[in-house]
Amino acid sequence: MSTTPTDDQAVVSFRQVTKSYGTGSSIIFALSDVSVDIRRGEFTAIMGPSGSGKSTFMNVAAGLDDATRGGVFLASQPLHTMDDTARTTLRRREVGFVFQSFNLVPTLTVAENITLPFQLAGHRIAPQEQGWIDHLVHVLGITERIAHKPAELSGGQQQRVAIARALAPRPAIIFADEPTGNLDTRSSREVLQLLRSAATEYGQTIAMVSHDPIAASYADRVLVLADGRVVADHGRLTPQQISQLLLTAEGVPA
Ligand SMILES: Nc1ncnc2c1ncn2[C@@H]1O[C@H](COP(=O)(O)OP(=O)(O)OP(=O)(O)O)[C@@H](O)[C@H]1O
Repeated sequence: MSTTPTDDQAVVSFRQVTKSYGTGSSIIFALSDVSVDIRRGEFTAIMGPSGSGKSTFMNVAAGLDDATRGGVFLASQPLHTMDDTARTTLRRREVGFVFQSFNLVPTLTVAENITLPFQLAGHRIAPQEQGWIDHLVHVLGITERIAHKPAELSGGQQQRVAIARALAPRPAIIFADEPTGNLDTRSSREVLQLLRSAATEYGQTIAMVSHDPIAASYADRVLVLADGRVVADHGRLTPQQISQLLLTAEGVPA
């Protein structure tokens, strides 16, 4: 088994990664011998039928969960050899998250939510970092809402705050888990366009789990999982092409 990442451009590298639950006849392989890289600066969509291993892939890549076997590298660091404390430190420094349910802290203002990753890392915000945060707030169109609490914002606005919070520390990668799952069509399009621009304009690496072919059509690359394996790996595709690809993946025998 290879134990080193082979590609300098990889922010996440999986080397023959298996994740199983249970033992004996009841063993379930959530990931089976997966070797794949998430490349720097790319917006990658991770798709696949329910139960295909998408959440497991994301959790293992972010160091939230252990692989059973294989090598997992995040920002060139071997997650599979680290203890929980080292992984948490690495995750705080290198990973941003955007969730379907926004996950903002209800008691904090928008401004406080955006700077939360810095507080959690015990990091005092430098003037240059504050400039970047101000820029993000402006670009994401939440300047007017900066002193409000999340409950006073629409879903689309809340997700824009979550994106600002994820981008603010300039992490190596942002994992977005169904980021448009709770949004209407218009807000979804805005959020996807913001993620697209973050990759294009800031070189932000993004890995997005989604069931939605339209959402995945904003990505540079579409990975399809089925039964814990990568069964398709394509460059940019249209929603129609992605729908076709998913139909094929659904047909992969378990
Ligand atoms: N904690 C666990 N214990 C046992 N089995 C698990 C556990 N977590 C996930 N699994 C199993 O691993 C497989 C992959 O699950 P995973 O949640 O990664 O799929 P998914 O593609 O994200 O699904 P969905 O689209 O429905 O969220 C499934 O068969 C699931 O039942």
